[in-house]
Amino acid sequence: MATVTTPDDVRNDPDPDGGGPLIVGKHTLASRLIVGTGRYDTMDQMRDSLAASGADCVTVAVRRERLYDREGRNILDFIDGDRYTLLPNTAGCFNAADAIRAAKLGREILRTLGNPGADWVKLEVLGDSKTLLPDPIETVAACRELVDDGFSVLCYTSDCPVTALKLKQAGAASVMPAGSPIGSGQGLLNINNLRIILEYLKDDDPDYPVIIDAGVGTASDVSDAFELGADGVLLNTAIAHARDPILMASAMKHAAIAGRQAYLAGRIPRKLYGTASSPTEGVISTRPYGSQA
Ligand SMILES: CC(=O)[C@@H](O)[C@H](O)COP(=O)(O)O
Repeated sequence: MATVTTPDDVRNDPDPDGGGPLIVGKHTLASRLIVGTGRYDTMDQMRDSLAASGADCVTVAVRRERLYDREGRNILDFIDGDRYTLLPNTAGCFNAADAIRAAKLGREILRTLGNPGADWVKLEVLGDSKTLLPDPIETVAACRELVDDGFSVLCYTSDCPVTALKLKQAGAASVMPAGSPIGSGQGLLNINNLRIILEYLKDDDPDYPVIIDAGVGTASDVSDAFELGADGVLLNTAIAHARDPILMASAMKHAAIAGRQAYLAGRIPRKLYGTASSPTEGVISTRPYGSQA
């Protein structure tokens, strides 16, 4: 599949992908979807779902992930290192010190695997175990320290524009506002805040990558995120807990392509009144009930 940036790309490729690569720091990802590896019933199901999603970057929780299943199989045996770039994440950390430790551990694991992505991390510092909303103060502190240590930090945050801006200023390679709480499947709860984040972070820096992370419930949430102007979407639960994860993974892939292409194509403005979509010139019409003389 070719990448799409112009109408000619679409004309020349009947099965195009979604709007050019996603570039985050030194990393270039062909797919704009990043998918998680947790919460699957089996590792085989996870492997097949990752493949169906079309993602070429997958994130693994350094701290929480059971590295071995009941049969003693390692999760990394189910993630093809030639096909996927691994993005370690600090899920399950509730303060900056734990998150920094997890990030460094992730870096060591990647180095051991000879992975070129050894310097990057998805930073997640939670502030509340019920909502799983991030702690903005600890997140900014951890982001600063990891950036100083040479990490390329993809930073999970809430949909607060002020925090998003502070994280960009702290050196985050990408800011990743939540659509809604992790695992909630509520989709994009505060479209206005997400719009403001996109404006604040991208207006004088259009290539700065903003990735919507968490809360996706179904495919239309992914399209919505891209149609708003997000550069990427990270999701996990909506695929892993779907009745048919592999089919949902495929739906997510197509939703990402559709949303990104619609964003690039430019939607029509919403209007209060109707406009005939068939030509009216030369048509003999009777005035419908209620119309003005
Ligand atoms: C995998 C991961 O990093 C999650 O913490 C992430 O935020 C995804 O959230 P959902 O499970 O709601 O898609």
